[in-house]
Amino acid sequence: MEIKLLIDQAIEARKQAYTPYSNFQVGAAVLTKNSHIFLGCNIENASYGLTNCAERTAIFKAISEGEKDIEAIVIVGDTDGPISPCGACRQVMAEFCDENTKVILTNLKGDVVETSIKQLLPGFFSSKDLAK
Ligand SMILES: O=c1ccn([C@H]2C[C@H](O)[C@@H](CO)O2)c(=O)[nH]1
Ligand SMILES: [Zn+2]
Repeated sequence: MEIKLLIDQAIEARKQAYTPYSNFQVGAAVLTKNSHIFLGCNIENASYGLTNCAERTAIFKAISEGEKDIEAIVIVGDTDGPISPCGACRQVMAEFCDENTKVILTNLKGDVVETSIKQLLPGFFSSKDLAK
């Protein structure tokens, strides 16, 4: 699977964003190890805090279809540099991304960085911390 194609899909998914409050549209595409793609957009709410970010939408779609192994995730917004996911999304990514998961941050200008959950959220809380 070409990352370029995954980016194109995230850009397409961004068009579905529901953003009457911020007018800031974000798209995301998750590629699972089974080669399935799940798309997401941000979905806002009049009660602002209930907003769901694009990357969480895409991840939750994948998980709810039984696809927990994520090969790559692309996030795209109309930002100056590659988009930077919020803290809540970083923690959700930490739950389902491993050190090999490609996290690709990009924008409409074509700036692309490939990073990892470890870089985005060092020392994240995980299920390991729950074990006695
Ligand atoms: O990585 C990001 C950053 C922001 N947003 C959304 C949340 C909100 O709807 C809007 C402005 O913060 O952008 C995302 O979906 N993903
Ligand atoms: Zn977020």
